[in-house]
Amino acid sequence: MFDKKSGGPDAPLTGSAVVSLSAARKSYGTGDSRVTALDDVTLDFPAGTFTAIMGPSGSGKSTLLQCAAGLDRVDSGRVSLAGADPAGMSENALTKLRRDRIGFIFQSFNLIPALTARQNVELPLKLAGVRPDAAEVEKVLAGVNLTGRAGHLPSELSGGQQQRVAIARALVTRPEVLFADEPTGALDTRTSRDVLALLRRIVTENGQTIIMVTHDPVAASYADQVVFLADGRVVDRITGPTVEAVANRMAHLEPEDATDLEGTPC
Ligand SMILES: Nc1ncnc2c1ncn2[C@@H]1O[C@H](COP(=O)(O)OP(=O)(O)OP(=O)(O)O)[C@@H](O)[C@H]1O
Repeated sequence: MFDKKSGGPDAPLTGSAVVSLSAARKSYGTGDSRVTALDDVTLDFPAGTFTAIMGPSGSGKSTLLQCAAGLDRVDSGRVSLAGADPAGMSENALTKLRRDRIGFIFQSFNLIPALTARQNVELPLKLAGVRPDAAEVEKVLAGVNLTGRAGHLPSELSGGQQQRVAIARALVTRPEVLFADEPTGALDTRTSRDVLALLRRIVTENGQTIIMVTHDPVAASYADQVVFLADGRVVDRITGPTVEAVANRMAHLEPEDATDLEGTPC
């Protein structure tokens, strides 16, 4: 678990990092079409905290999430993911690490349409060769308030219910870290709040860690800290964010504002 250091609202979160990046760089393309998506990013994500990643379109948020989650590799620098270094791992070992210790939630839910909610939730266990424990699966479904919907297909569920199935599916392996890419992007305001409150509870009550990319200051306000990116660099951080503080920072987030916080733990 983490402490908020004394010393003001924007003091960095402390605690042992479950995910970290150190001088991480990532580019796409070559020559004139080369784009630097991550430019010397150093960040710590303490265990048991909820971080929102924000920034203008193209600032590197998804790239950061993909590299931190071991779905993509950095060109240079280091990533530490649940105590492992993805750079030194084979694809098989990395797949196992992601399957056993990491959860993913996407904007588009990514449920299997032909499987019921319960079967979707059981899937990660089956893929890991583990026989699903029915009571455990029911408990996870109850935890996201889906008891009674377990036998429904995704097409028979609302968007919010589908996202809660996706969250249950991500939680069923009890991952240390949940990566969420715009998890409320396809949901209406009220449903978004329900999903965000659920994510907040996962961190506060279970001590799991969430790293979430979002464009929405309301979503970011549910986090313990917000990290702002611009042009692939970390340019600011707010601890204990309010909607107003996040919206205000986003409104003023221009490349010339960039203050390099390289090396600052958060
Ligand atoms: N596979 C790729 N090939 C080439 N360029 C890419 C690729 N993926 C990302 N980029 C470029 O890298 C930069 C960062 O992209 P990224 O998707 O990480 O930004 P983002 O902040 O998540 O954007 P958005 O908010 O629009 O989703 C952008 O300039 C993007 O065009």
